[in-house]
Amino acid sequence: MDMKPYAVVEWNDTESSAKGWLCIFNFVNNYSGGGTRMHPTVTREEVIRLATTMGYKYKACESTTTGGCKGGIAYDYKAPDAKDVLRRYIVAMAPYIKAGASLGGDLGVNYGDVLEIFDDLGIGLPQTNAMRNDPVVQQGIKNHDDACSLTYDGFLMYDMITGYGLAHALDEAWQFKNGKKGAGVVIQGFGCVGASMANCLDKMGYKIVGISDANCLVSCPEGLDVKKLIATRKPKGELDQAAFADNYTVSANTSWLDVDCDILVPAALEDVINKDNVNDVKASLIVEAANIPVTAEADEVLTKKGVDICVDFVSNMGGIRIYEALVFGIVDKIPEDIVNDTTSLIRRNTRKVFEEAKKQGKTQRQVAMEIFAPDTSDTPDI
Ligand SMILES: NC(=O)c1ccc[n+]([C@@H]2O[C@H](COP(=O)([O-])OP(=O)(O)OC[C@H]3O[C@@H](n4cnc5c(N)ncnc54)[C@H](O)[C@@H]3O)[C@@H](O)[C@H]2O)c1
Repeated sequence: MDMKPYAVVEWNDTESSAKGWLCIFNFVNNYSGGGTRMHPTVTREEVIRLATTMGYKYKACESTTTGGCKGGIAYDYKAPDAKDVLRRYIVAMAPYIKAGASLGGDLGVNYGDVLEIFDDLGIGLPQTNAMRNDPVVQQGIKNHDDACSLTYDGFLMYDMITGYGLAHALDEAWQFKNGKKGAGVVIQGFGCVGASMANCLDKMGYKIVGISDANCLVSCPEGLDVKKLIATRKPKGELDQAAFADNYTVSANTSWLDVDCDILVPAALEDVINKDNVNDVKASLIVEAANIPVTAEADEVLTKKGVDICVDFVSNMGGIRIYEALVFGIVDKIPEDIVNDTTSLIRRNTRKVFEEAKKQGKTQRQVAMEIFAPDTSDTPDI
């Protein structure tokens, strides 16, 4: 039987048109974790799909302490009252958060804002009674709090770890495919994930030939100056078009699949590769930085085309791994150790999935869903 989400909670804001949901896919050891997203297009269905992905993601992250959940708010994350809406959403969901649903940041929601609101409400970092009585976890929570202000390569660690993990997944898969050196990469999205991933890939010697954000697509076959684009980046992950070089081409962000590339990285929204545009995919490898960026219909077409996929929950789990590793005492708060812990786990899992897929004649997604099938839910901590 297909596993169903354990609980779905709906909320209507009394002071704006915002609507929101919390889906707890599963509790493991009475605990569940996942980000909170804010975007006008968020739906109940999307939050359930994202929470389900989180259930798989915690398994891929080798967690024995946490299941998957997701928060979603249908509202414009750029609206002046976006943070007030977030606060009211968190107040509404506080009973579930206090009972072990640990929410973080996601598209349109900054993790720092979530933690600030938790602190204001006296929640602190959400935890179960067992966690409160465990000295290792209490030390881990202190380490986590300290790690929130740690930086690595000029990024806050919580902002870079997912992107760096993804860059390592990409590199492991590309090596498995015997791909050429200096392969061309197009990235959709230049927020926490897209920008840090671009930085890591640039350092590894990949050529970033196209980047899109909410406003435009910028491309250059010779490669974009990633460092400059990061240094000039505006809030909310927006490119500064004034910083573009003369040989860059600027076009509509919807034309991101037109750019010739070896590897494609959707790092913004869900369902962006779908039946309407899947035949425009030129790359031989897709790395799912965003959650659920490829629809089921597009997946079938990509399988027929022989396009390989680094599956979202295997590759983009850096953000939850760092939380798990710190809070549950798997690593100390040393930036090098944290990055090595996450990137080496993601490399191991990526290789395992690619090898098994080849051996069994299945897609990477089929194999990953078998290897990392989530546990049946237990209960909240009451
Ligand atoms: N932040 C994390 O640790 C993390 C972890 C796992 C998965 N993800 C997923 O990665 C994706 C990006 O997350 P983030 O934290 O970087 O978000 P973010 O809010 O920091 O950045 C989002 C980026 O997407 C761009 N964007 C928005 N609409 C777009 C469009 N139509 N076309 C092209 N670009 C567009 C924005 O301009 C911005 O550059 C989300 O799907 C999120 O669920 C994030």
